[in-house]
Amino acid sequence: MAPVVVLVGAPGCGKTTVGQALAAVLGVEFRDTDTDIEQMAGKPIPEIFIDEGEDHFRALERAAVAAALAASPGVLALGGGAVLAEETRAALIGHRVVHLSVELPDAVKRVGLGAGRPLLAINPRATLKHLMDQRRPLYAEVATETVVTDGRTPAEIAAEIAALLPR
Ligand SMILES: Nc1ncnc2c1ncn2[C@@H]1O[C@H](COP(=O)(O)OP(=O)(O)O)[C@@H](O)[C@H]1O
Ligand SMILES: O=C(O)C1=C[C@@H](OP(=O)(O)O)[C@@H](O)[C@H](O)C1
Ligand SMILES: [Mg+2]
Repeated sequence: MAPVVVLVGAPGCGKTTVGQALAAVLGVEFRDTDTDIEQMAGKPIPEIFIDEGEDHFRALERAAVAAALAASPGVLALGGGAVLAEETRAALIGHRVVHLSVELPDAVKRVGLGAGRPLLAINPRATLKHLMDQRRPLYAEVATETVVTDGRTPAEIAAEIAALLPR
């Protein structure tokens, strides 16, 4: 069985928060590849970046996504940069992939000072804008549906995704 829904999108779009809410509504397991990576590495993501660097983090992330897709949780949230890997974009083909879209103002409000997100540790607004510009085509490439999150609550967004699913 494939995951019911895989969530992708920029940091702060709400993959982790909406994913948990959606899994609760559907009564299925929730999994987040960032949590899996932290378990694999035995340390938090910022420490992986500091100790081993981004390339190592991305290698762990590719492995975490492949393992999570194979394990078929009900709802799977990816990290915002997971779609950078061609291998991961290919692995997502055939899955229901929902892009949680967010524009810069809401994303900036939600990530705050970037705590826990090492890529956003310096100048979060400018970095987020750059990341979002670079990744927008990749989210569009992998997504089977897009759900707008700006100005909406996680519960509203989870309900909209649940309504997309076959019953
Ligand atoms: N729709 C939303 N409206 C307001 N705040 C949100 C919304 N979705 C997420 N948040 C908040 O934004 C922050 C980032 O959410 P998170 O789920 O970690 O995003 P992601 O996993 O996509 O980076 C969290 O503090 C979360 O509570
Ligand atoms: O955008 C990125 O490259 C990253 C996003 C983070 O996940 P969220 O998108 O859940 O914040 C996390 O995987 C890591 O800090 C790198
Ligand atoms: Mg997350």
